[in-house]
Amino acid sequence: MYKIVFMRHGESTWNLENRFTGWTDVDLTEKGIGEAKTAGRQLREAGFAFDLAYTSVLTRAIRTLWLAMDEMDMMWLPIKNDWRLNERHYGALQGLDKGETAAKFGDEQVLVWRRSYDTPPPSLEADDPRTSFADPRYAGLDQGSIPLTECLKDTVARVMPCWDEEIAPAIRAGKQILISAHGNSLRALIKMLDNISDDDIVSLNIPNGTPLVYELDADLKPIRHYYLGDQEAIAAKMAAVANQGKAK
Ligand SMILES: O=C(O)[C@@H](CO)OP(=O)(O)O
Repeated sequence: MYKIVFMRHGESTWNLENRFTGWTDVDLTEKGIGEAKTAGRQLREAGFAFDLAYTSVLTRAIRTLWLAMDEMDMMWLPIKNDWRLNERHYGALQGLDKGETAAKFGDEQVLVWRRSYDTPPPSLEADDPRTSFADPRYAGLDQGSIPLTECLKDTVARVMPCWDEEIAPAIRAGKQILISAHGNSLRALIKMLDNISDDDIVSLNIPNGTPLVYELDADLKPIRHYYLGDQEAIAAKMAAVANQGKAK
């Protein structure tokens, strides 16, 4: 049996302000820093050891990983940063307040933009200052790979090659892996791993800064999964994430 641990970053400044974030590179809040440290402590106390970590190229996931590694006394852990683990790109919604957007367009429409499998949010224009074309961290990519918006299906299409080419072979080679990523890049991975239907994926919400352990069989099919920590508090965190897209 193999094990892998997924972790969504701790609370970010735009989680706190309830703004659509996507590829915007915001940092953690004090609470987010605390969540990342707690996650590391929980992993250490549960006896987890790792050989390798993967994260995105976005600060909130990278810092969450660093803080958790520090708590585990594993700052030496090799890290692979991969843009394909980035958050789902939120298009023209990036920067907007989620509650205000729901008040303007309706809770239903915002739920479709946030959680549907194949309806992307409105796209950024190519000349919008919010595009990532000039960002040096994407300098090695051709312009066609840098999104202007993404639905979850688009995110699956870039996350799965990272899983198939990088992460799955490392698991099969016996590496113990920790992945620090984002709410929707993790939803993309989990949808494929657990074979969740397009309809059921709408109700999957990932809490911040909470280790999610997956046990996998020899074919890397999930046997079971569980979050570390207080299960009631985790359920409350998941409900709070779901409610972020509702008009107040
Ligand atoms: O804003 C975002 O990029 C994501 C994650 O914080 O939000 P949501 O949960 O609304 O998809």
